[in-house]
Amino acid sequence: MITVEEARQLLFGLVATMPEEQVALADAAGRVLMRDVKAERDQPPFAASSMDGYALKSAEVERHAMFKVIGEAAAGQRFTGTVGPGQAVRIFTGAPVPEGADFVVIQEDTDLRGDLLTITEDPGQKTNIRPAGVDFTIGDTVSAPRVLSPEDLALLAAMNVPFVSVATKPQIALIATGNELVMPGEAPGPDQIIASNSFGIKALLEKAGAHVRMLPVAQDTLSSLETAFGLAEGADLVVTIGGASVGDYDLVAEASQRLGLEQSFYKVLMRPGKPLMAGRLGDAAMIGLPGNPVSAMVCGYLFLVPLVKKMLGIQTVDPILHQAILSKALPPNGPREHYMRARLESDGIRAFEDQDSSLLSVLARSNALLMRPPNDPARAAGETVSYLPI
Ligand SMILES: Nc1nc2c(c(=O)[nH]1)N[C@H]1C(S)=C(S)[C@@H](COP(=O)(O)OP(=O)(O)OC[C@H]3O[C@@H](n4cnc5c(N)ncnc54)[C@H](O)[C@@H]3O)O[C@H]1N2
Ligand code: MOO
Repeated sequence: MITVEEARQLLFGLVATMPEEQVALADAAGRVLMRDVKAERDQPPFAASSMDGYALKSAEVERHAMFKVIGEAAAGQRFTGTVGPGQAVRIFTGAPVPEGADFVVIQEDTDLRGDLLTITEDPGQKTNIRPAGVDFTIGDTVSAPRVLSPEDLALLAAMNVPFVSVATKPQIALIATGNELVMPGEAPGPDQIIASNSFGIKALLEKAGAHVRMLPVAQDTLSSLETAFGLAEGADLVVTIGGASVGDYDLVAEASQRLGLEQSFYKVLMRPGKPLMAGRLGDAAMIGLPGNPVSAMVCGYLFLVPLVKKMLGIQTVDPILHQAILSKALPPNGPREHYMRARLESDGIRAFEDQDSSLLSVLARSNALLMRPPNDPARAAGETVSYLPI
């Protein structure tokens, strides 16, 4: 069996970086920028007032000094004249500072009678002027690759960039398999349960930046599975859930092999998630997740999310483990890397008592996967352990 890290590297070898597409800035949130973007202008494009007040000469600023107000500068409408000695221009926040002025006295520090302005308080040293280009100047770069954040989008808009080149979203077809499964809202037979994994996995993949098509549940027959694979046509990645183990009805491997799967690996030295399989199926990569709900989700965090990031051209894709103090002792670990459902609180991290891989209620209460290396000895409370935040 291969390790989690080896499996991830093999998976990365099954996919290529997605091609780029142009999208409008308003549609670019969370997308991965593929080309550096340069500012088309300076911001602000002129020295601008940061306050409402009066623009005048700093050399003349002192308490009780008097000025004649000769005009107005508003945001969007500059004062076209020049401020001379003893003169002031009424100015508003965001307005260009007029020629001849290098100081803005805030209006709270003044008194105005007709067009006669008096400085009534000490205005201090701050000029209340934002120099041209103080935010950014022409040619300043927003570098790729990056996941476009709300802040990035605001900055790009200020740079006057209406469209950006982003990675096309990977198209993922999701196939839940099993005679026992019905969709939420349907009436299950006495031996049936509700397909749950697909919803968790879909959400995980979409959050990572993929577009997901949830296909109808495939029955545990070769023909039903082949039909499902047919419906997945056009996907960049096909993800199956269940049917990956060794039971008589675990037919995903056989069905995909009949369709020409070039298998990359089967089984990983991890817990849960051991019966993971992967390969190339025609033009798509294929991953077969184990059916147990928690196993599938753990594999989602460890393999699917990094894989989608890789396809999107993101540079740091491996899950980043953090450290925490154990608040409850742990028994020794077996030979597989163990991702224990756990809760991180202010007093440290503790694994849930019941680690059965069918327990979605435990997973939903977890906020971390506590990672035990293979053959890790027993750990006492107070020792440091690694975890993946979820
Ligand atoms: N003799 C052995 N038996 C099993 C082994 C093994 O090594 N030897 N491995 C166990 C492990 S570990 C896992 S994990 C499971 C994985 O099995 P499959 O991938 O074949 O999954 P299924 O048998 O189809 O389902 C397992 C379990 O999960 C439920 N399930 C499946 N799909 C969904 C879904 N979309 N939503 C909700 N629940 C789902 C299914 O009903 C089963 O209860 O195999 C062990 N067996
Ligand atoms: O390896 Mo399985 O994924 O324990 O439930």
